Amino acid sequence: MELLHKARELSIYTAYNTNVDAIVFLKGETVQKLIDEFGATAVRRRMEEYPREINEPIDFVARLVHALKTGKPMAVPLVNEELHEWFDSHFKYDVERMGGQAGIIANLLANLDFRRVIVYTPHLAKKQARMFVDKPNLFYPIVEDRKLTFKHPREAYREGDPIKVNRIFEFRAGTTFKLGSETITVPFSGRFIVSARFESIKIHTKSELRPFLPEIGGEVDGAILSGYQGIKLRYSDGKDANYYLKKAKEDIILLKRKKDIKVHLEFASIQNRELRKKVIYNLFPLVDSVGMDESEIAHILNALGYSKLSDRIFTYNRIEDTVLGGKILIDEMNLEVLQIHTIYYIMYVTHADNPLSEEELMQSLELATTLAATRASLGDIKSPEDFKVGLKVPYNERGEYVKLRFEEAKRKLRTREYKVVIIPTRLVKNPVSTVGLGDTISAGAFTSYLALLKEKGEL
Ligand SMILES: Nc1ncnc2c1ncn2[C@@H]1O[C@H](COP(=O)(O)OP(=O)(O)O)[C@@H](O)[C@H]1O
Ligand SMILES: O=P(O)(O)OC[C@H]1O[C@](O)(CO)[C@@H](O)[C@@H]1O
Ligand SMILES: [Mg+2]
Repeated sequence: MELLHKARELSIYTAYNTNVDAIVFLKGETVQKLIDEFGATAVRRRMEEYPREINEPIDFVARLVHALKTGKPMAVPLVNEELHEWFDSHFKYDVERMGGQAGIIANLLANLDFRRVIVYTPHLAKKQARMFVDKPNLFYPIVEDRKLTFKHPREAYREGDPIKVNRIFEFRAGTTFKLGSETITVPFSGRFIVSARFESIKIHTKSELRPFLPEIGGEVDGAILSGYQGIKLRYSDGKDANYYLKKAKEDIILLKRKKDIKVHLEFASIQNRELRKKVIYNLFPLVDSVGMDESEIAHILNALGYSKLSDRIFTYNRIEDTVLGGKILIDEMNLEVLQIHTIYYIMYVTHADNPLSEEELMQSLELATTLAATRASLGDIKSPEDFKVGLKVPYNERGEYVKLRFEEAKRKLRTREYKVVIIPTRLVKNPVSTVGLGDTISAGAFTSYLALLKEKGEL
């Protein structure tokens, strides 16, 4: 709680992605109906093909069943706009809420009473704008008379801006259904994201605002950037991923120009390997901190050529493999800090000369998992007081085992050149929802990391 107070003194900038999350709480029967509609054999065949995009309904069914079978958090892009009708005729959405790392993190930090939260998203339709919480510490940057000013995002919407709706399928451990003769029981609770990828949504800073990025950087202590997974390899106007990534790199440099602020990149699933590689190689070397989940580190290692290690992490989620993967990533990309969240544990890997002690790094992770447990319990974090709810959530039942395996891994792998710390997660048995819990963890970890640096005079 004390660390949270310190973190709340910070000002944070966050960009780029926001969307509407239309959430479906999946029941076994719903999945069964989908499988029966297409036939188990066809679904199984498509699962083997492992479509990387959703072009037709069976692509969705195949990837959904695969996600349910493994219990892993996954996201697959929807590229065929004609499928909206199919989805809407098959599902009733239980809730609509703010989605996208930038949107979720902005609302979270604003509700926690951070000093100042500046959020930027290039598309801000009225409906999207209304999903921002009504807090006086939340700002959206705009340019008026060639000067930078700020408005509350609710007041800054633009008529005619596109709106992006992602469909979120929340699944729960224990849900069962049959795929032909095979009975599948979902091993872990989580979410499957069908993320809308249409041309009208571009991940960039609009040209009128870009010259003011140094000024924005000068007003904050750190930035949390995400949404790069939404960049497309090619656009119909001839632009491509290289164009947008070049702009993205410039944005980071501009943000750091006036004041050398720390930048965190929240990674999200990128199905296309070529794009994944581009995002990693272009952006990781420019940021200080990166956060991701276990599927994502596996995917990243695969793109960097470590396919065996990647397969092992994906299949077994063993701590020693994640430590090894973390070491590789922090070295190859020269990150200051890497944070990996998984269902049972959260980990930091830094270089040995990191100004924070291992105890301090653990405190930062503690705060992160407590925030996630709060959100999982309540559905939303509305005020700093809510944090107490998370403090009451016990560590998961594998907590002791996690610590044991971690000590073993440390002995086995050379970790002297690094600081590696791990904590078990506080896991809520029946979470209200799980989407956005990773964003919550990363926002909590990064801001408390900054607060601890500041206390030491290192920021
Ligand atoms: N029931 C739960 N209670 C507390 N924390 C949870 C629960 N379920 C998941 N988490 C945490 O949330 C993380 C999910 O992160 P991630 O996959 O990045 O989700 P998202 O991208 O939707 O935010 C998990 O790694 C785990 O640490
Ligand atoms: O990749 P996209 O389409 O920007 O979507 C990001 C998705 O990740 C989340 O931000 C959760 O991390 C969801 O709210 C959102 O649907
Ligand atoms: Mg995530």
